[in-house]
Amino acid sequence: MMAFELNIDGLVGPTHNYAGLSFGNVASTGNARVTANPKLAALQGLAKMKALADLGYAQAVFAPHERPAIGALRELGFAGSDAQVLARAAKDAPELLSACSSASSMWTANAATVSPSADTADGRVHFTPANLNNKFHRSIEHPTTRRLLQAMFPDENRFAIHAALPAQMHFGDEGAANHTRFAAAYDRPGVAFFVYGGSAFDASRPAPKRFPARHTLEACQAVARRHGLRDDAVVYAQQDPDVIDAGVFHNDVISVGNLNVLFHHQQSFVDQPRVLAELADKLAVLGGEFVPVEVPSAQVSVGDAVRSYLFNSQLLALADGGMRLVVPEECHKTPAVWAYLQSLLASGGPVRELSVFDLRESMQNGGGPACLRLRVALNDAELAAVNPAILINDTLYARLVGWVEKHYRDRLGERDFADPQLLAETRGALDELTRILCLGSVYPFQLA
Ligand SMILES: NCCC[C@H](NC(=O)CCC(=O)O)C(=O)O
Repeated sequence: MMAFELNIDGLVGPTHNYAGLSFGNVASTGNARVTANPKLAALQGLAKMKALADLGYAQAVFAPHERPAIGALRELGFAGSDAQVLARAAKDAPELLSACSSASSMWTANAATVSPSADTADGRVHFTPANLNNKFHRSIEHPTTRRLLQAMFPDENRFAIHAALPAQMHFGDEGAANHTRFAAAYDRPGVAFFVYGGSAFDASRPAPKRFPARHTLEACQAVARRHGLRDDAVVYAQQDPDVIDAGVFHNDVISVGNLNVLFHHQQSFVDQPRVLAELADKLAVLGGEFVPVEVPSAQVSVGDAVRSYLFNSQLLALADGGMRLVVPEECHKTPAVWAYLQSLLASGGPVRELSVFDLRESMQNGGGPACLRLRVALNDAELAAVNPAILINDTLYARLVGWVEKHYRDRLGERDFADPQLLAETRGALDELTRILCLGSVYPFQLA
């Protein structure tokens, strides 16, 4: 049997914009009201998908959500025709219209937490869509995310798609951005590594002072229970609260893992040596040798890590057993980080190849290469059961580029959200996309 890591990248939606919605994410708040280019954003994301597919990686695409979210605006009391809902929200609460227009579903590392079949009690691949409870604009994603996952992984004998956890701060869940899995091979039993920002019930734990801890220990434990993970193959770690206060709003801004390797900063976790030792011990029981690659603060400061998004990289397996690191162009522009990367490649360690992508449109909202993808480890029978229309190949790439060129604007700002024409354009585009990707009816406007 063969095993794969399928990367599912979020296709940037037609309303991509900079609204400064994410307190604690310094790129988001720092770029509030900058004019966005949705067309360029979508093409930058597609170029990464195509390049990684061309390198031989299993690559798929996650459809964007319907925005502006008219249903969410109606729940908040705006009434009338769709055009009236938009006009009333624009006049009375433009911040709510912005929140309901965000294309934030592009960051699919926050779409769900995924446990491969080798780790779960019932032998199915389990998905829990993240409730993204900490930010209103993201908290409205999970119902559509769930329908999309069901359309992409339709075989219930192989795939279990749960509902999101209770939408409540005690169970704040940001999905796979705070989760990594270590294993000797993708289809071998592995160690699930859950990273949380704080505990909802245990006040004795440290907490950030400035920015919110979005993800709770209790959410991690609930996901582990639902997915049927074994206690002796799970490790929980708390993010260092000081780095949350420095702008590390998700763990994937300070560490990334793949197979048996954890690439991470010296200041990632509370009680870091204990966390690393527990990972090594639990992986050893499963026949794996844990390889931590720690970046010292003296070489790369937390500030440079946040600026460059060095750790929001993708760590991908190479055929020879080494790893490729996929980093954003901002790493090239940050001298200490670029110098570090040269020394990393020369070190004889697991990272042997480097790929650099221009993802500036997403980066300006705090979303790098790793934020843009959801990883699903699959054996060959499971890969064969995935909806084949979502898999990136030359034909689908060309079709999606043509679709973006046809439907997307190249300038978008806050004043555009009230335009009923934008709503009509995005619905028309998404209706066509569901046919290209064979998704059936997944959007509220299709289900009404
Ligand atoms: N994993 C990366 C997520 C980035 C995302 N940014 C945003 O939603 C910014 C949207 C805006 O400000 O327009 C977030 O913070 O959850």
